[in-house]
Parts: sequence; structure tokens; C-alpha cells
Amino acid sequence: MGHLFEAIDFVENPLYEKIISDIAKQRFSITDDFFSLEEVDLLRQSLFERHAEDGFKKAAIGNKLNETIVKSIRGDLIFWMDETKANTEENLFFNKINSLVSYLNKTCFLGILHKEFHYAIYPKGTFYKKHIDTFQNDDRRKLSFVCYLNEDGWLPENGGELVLYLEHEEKIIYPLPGRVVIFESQIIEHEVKPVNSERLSITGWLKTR
Ligand SMILES: O=C(O)CCC(=O)C(=O)O
Ligand SMILES: [Fe+2]
Repeated sequence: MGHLFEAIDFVENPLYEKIISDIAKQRFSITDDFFSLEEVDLLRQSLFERHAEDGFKKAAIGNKLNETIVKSIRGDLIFWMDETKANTEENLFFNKINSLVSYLNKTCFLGILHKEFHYAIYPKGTFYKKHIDTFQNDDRRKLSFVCYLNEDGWLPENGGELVLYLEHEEKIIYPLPGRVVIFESQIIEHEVKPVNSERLSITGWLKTR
């Protein structure tokens, strides 16, 4: 007779454990080198390819039910990624995301069932005013995810800092290549400061139901 409980094929991942404990403690987590500079270069090329296909549009405020372009609030251009039509570079991206999601679901019972990601280009002079990532008519977004695709050597004077408005402090985060910021979508207000030099990223949400 076989064992009642087979050993579960589970290997603890120190990086994911760090992300989980950071979020539990402070509701956000910053990981430098989540993607290597080589991976960032590939993803940046892929962003430019999608842009050349003319796939980017002005970002809107709110979801499909409540769509208005408000330049005074955000000025980025976005392109929604489609995992079913992913190119090689995007597959690399989604493989990492899926590995993180499956770990979160196994260890935190977060029940992440859906995800959505878009590329974002913030042209010089644009910003995204202080906001929260959940919509009034949709609270499925649990974790927000941002990954920066800027060139190596990003300078503070380029602007475009992400500011997280925490209970007791404002956390300023530079959009360094390969850096990933994850935070609780329903709780953390945040802002992208005005950009002085084109700023590139992938932003996404891990969602329930
Ligand atoms: O790019 C960032 O640092 C944050 C972007 C953001 O807040 C959003 O797209 O909702
Ligand atoms: Fe946001």
C-alpha cells in the first residue's frame, strides 16, 4: 500500500520568501535584479517592437465601464500584453510571473486566478498622480507589480520616481532596470513623479476570482 501522504514536491525559494515576508510586514516589497540586465534588454527590445507595431495607446483612468482619458492625471502610453500571443521575450517574462504566482498560491493561499500586464512608456514630461490601483466597481486586484525596463545607468535627475505613500513615510523608489516593486493594490496610494527622460516599464496586477 502506498503512503497516505506522498512527499509534496515543494522547494522553498528564498527570493519568493523574502517578497512574501516583506509584503506581510510592510505591504510592499522591492527586489533588485528580479530580472537580469540581459533580460531587461530583451524585454525593452520587445517593448519597442510592440511600439513599432503601433500597439500603444494613451492610458485611461478606470476600467472599460468608466473610461476617460485624463491627461492631467496620467500621461503614459500602454500596451496590454497577451500571454497567448507572447513572443520569446514575453514568454520569459510570463514564466517568471507564473512561477511566482504558483508559489504565492501554494504558500499564502492568495487565490490568484487572473493576471493582467501592460507595457508602459512615460514620455518626457508625463507623470501619474497619486492614486490607488483598484476601481470602485472592481476589487479583484490584490497585488500590483511593476518592473522597470530602463537602460542601465538610470540617473536620479531623470525623475520618474515611484512614491509609495505609507502610513508613516513616503517611500521613494527609483525605476532601476530589473527592479521589481510589488505592493498591495487596495491599500497603498502611490504616484509616479514627472519624468525628465523616457521611462519604460511593465506594470501588472495579480487578481482573485
Ligand atoms: O510605473 C510605476 O512605477 C507605477 C505605475 C502605476 O502606478 C500604475 O500603472 O498604476
Ligand atoms: Fe498605480
